[in-house]
Amino acid sequence: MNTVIRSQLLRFSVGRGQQFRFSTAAANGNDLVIGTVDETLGIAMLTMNRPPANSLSLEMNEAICTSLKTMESNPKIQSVILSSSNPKIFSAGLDVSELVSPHPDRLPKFWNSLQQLYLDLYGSRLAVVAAIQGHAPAAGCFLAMACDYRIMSSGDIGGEGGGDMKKRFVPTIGLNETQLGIAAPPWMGQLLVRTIGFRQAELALAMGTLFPPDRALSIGLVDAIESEQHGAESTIIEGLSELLPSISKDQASNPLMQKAFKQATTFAKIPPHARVASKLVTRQSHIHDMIATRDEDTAHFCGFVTQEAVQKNLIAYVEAMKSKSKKK
Ligand SMILES: CCCCCCCCCCC/C=C/C(=O)SCCNC(=O)CCNC(=O)[C@H](O)C(C)(C)COP(=O)(O)OP(=O)(O)OC[C@H]1O[C@@H](n2cnc3c(N)ncnc32)[C@H](O)[C@@H]1OP(=O)(O)O
Repeated sequence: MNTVIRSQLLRFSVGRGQQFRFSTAAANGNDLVIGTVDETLGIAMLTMNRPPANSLSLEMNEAICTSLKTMESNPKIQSVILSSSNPKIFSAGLDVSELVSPHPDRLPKFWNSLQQLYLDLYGSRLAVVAAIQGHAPAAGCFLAMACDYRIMSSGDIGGEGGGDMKKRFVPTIGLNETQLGIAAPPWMGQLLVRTIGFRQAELALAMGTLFPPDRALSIGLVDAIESEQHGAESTIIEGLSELLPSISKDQASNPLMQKAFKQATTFAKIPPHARVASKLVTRQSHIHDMIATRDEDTAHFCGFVTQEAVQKNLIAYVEAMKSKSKKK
């Protein structure tokens, strides 16, 4: 028998056997993230589901944190796959509409929710595997970097145009803020330094580079790349289909999702106390540094975004984004 427990933020649906599913609902009733949990395997899946681009709004940040915390509170769960319901966009970074003509009370709350997302994800006791099927610019890249392992699509998914003129889809990843005329906050920039090393990060930050999958792999921004050509049905691996939320069921034969599932399984088998302790060795001091400068960071962000010149640029940027999408 299925039991559904409803609360304002979380909806749990207790399904067959050991498997639990839950969704975190937005103010408009849509599920911003969908979580599934398999206690037998010790694995969870957190699927970002905020169309059109999984951009990070205040509510989206909170929804990811709430889901992660719920999964963490289950002692049987050791690893989680972070994925997207959009096959071409992992996350487009910050929701730019949060930044245009912001309400003075909401803006610091928004930034705090992003800081919290960093603290919760980077410091999670769970091993988090990012399944990066599509683009991950700016804060989308940050989200992936805060995980423990990154697998990116090689981009040979379908294509557009058809026939010989078929255009290849090539996702990109990187902290491209400087290309937008802004700088990533120190904790985000430092995360890049810790991920790809000082010199590569220095260059990438200065240039605002968005890396295609092969380059991202060669500098260590991602740990693996994988084709998304769906395999034959016989290659479906046991357990993955049940873990995928209903909106992503077709991903069961996707090699990228399969690789993410295998990696999450591997993490789940490592003695948890040793794995968590070793994670703290490399991450704890950075988390403490961020907490120590959190208020200063918020004040700096709010002061910067509300400047007249920055607002003017932002309005122009959002308009350009909308008109690009309309022209499609
Ligand atoms: C200029 C920012 C100033 C910020 C000042 C604060 C300084 C602090 C710095 C903090 C560090 C982090 C910064 C960020 O993350 S800023 C956001 C950066 N992200 C982007 O600029 C990405 C923009 N989007 C894209 O490049 C493409 O959308 C993408 C490559 C991701 C996908 O391309 P595709 O062609 O597949 O899709 P479309 O471009 O047609 O987009 C589809 C719809 O999604 C909407 N969209 C896209 N990105 C965002 C976003 N970041 N926020 C809100 N909405 C977004 C887009 O408008 C389309 O919507 P419609 O179909 O409804 O028009």
